[in-house]
Amino acid sequence: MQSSLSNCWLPALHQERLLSGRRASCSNAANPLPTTRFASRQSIVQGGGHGLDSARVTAGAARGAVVVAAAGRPAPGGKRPGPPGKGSPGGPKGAKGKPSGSSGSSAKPKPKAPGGGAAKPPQRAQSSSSSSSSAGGDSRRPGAAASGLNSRMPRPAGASAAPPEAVQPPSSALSRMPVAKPMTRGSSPAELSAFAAARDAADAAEARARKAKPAGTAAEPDDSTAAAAAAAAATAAAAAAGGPLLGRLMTANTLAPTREAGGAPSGSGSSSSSGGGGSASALAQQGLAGPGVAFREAQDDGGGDDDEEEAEELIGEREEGEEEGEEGEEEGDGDGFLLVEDEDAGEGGADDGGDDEGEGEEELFPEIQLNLPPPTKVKVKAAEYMQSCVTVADCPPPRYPEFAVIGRSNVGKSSLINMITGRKDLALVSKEPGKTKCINHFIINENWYLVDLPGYGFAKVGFQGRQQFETFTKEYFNTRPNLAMVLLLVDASIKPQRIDLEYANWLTDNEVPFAIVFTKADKRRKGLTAAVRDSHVTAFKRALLRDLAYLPPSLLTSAARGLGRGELLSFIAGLRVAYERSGRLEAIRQGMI
Ligand SMILES: Nc1nc2c(ncn2[C@@H]2O[C@H](COP(=O)(O)OP(=O)(O)OP(=O)(O)O)[C@@H](O)[C@H]2O)c(=O)[nH]1
Ligand SMILES: [Mg+2]
Repeated sequence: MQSSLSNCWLPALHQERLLSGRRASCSNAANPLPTTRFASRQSIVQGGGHGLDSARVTAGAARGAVVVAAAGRPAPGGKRPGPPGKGSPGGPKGAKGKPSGSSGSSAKPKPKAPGGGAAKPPQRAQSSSSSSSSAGGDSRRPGAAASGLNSRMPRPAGASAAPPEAVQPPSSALSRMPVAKPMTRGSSPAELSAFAAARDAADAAEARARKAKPAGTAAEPDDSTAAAAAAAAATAAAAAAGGPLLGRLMTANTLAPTREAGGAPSGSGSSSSSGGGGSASALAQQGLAGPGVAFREAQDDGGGDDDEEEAEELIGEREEGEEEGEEGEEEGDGDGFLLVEDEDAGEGGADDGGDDEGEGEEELFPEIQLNLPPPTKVKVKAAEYMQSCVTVADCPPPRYPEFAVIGRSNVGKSSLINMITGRKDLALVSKEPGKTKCINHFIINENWYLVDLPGYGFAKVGFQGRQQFETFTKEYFNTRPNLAMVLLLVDASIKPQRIDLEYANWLTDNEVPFAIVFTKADKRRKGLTAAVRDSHVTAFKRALLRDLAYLPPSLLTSAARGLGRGELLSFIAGLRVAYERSGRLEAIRQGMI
């Protein structure tokens, strides 16, 4: 069996899995890792610091090494450290401040917490604004679907396993790369409309079936009647709209409506990824994907109400409704791309203004530290929407490192993209959960991609809708060759949600590199102080450590206030350099991946 670890461009990120030995309870792994391989793991360096900024602290350490934060060091032998002690809520840093491009530098404590909302009102059909299309390269890797590491991000022969060498702004190498043209390829409007219509029809059928059930019998969408109705509606709608791929994809999905609890990325997620996603992948490989026309999701501002529903909570009850549409601030200056040394690195941007309440002792967790180049100040000079699609085959050519944002519906993914780019309306934001329904590509500074994805866990999208989202997002995670890092967003204003933990586990099991971005740090309401928010963050980390030996990098943000923007940009910049040096892009260009 091939070593999965060696295939990961950033193997360090998944050391936590080797070390933890993953618990059986998180057995949604598409393909469990061969434990033997990990015996030979190398460079785990015990170091200080934590959080994204700590990369700087460890910059001089062995290249490619994983540096584990001081506390909770793992027992020799790769055992998961003992349960993290009871922590005190980390000191908050409220957030305020403008999204400045300053990169985080100084070791910033870990995230603290705010939270955001979760599931909500009914989903909306998406509309499209389109643009023209062109043919993009097929980004999918043969046979990659859902096969975990083995299928994911293979390292090109000759490419060094160890991450980059030191530190140097990436610009030169990256700037030599061909500049992406405004997009071209994507699912056609007809396909996307069909997709939306079919999903809505299926949801409606499902809702009817649910209502028909006697109260008290927790109506499950996987009810055979509902499933059959949903399948029929989906297939018919897709066929009527002439979307062969989508029609088949949905058919495939509805053929196996074996729902598992949670509707999250757990067991069902895994299977959808290897099943439905695989099917989609196969179809696409056969050239069945529809014509490519760039297409943008409609800006229908739902304004739905905010009752939070069905947000499965791991701990405690969710308190109240949702946020009120605040958004990231603007920054957007200019031309061009830049990565310049950040003189005042360490401040994490101009965003740390906020409240200090809750600041105090901070619980330390064992966190993986990536040996990335030192923080740099990054400016987003250009940020453009490229296209939307629902299959990996229709994604833009994988020319640049790609960073994808995922999280529960309404957690603030689109807002975070706007915050990162300093553009107010680049990604579509809505109070209404379920706003984003496609894989949306944005090209930043003409040399890296940001990707907005549909959220998970939105009850009102219905089982059918959830399955479809999960199928293509997971297929995307498992097969997109240039995916450098996933940002898993977690609402810091609410208690840890099981679905988020499951998603983190799914990403880990599938060897998808990810970092955790806590959102809505600014959010306040009765009972939600900075200290409470921090306790949410701490509780989430602690919960994650039940399954993992080490935490992935994490950061606290507020799109509304610009908190964490500099750190995030700096983190991404470091990853871009590392990614470029890994040789993967070149391998992709040469068709090796
Ligand atoms: N207070 C506060 N609200 C936020 C923040 N980020 C996002 N929101 C609000 O949360 C709601 C959802 O934001 P979106 O960015 O659309 O969330 P999303 O995760 O993209 O949602 P879906 O596309 O539906 O999955 C909107 O009302 C935003 O204004 C934040 O940092 N602070
Ligand atoms: Mg969104």
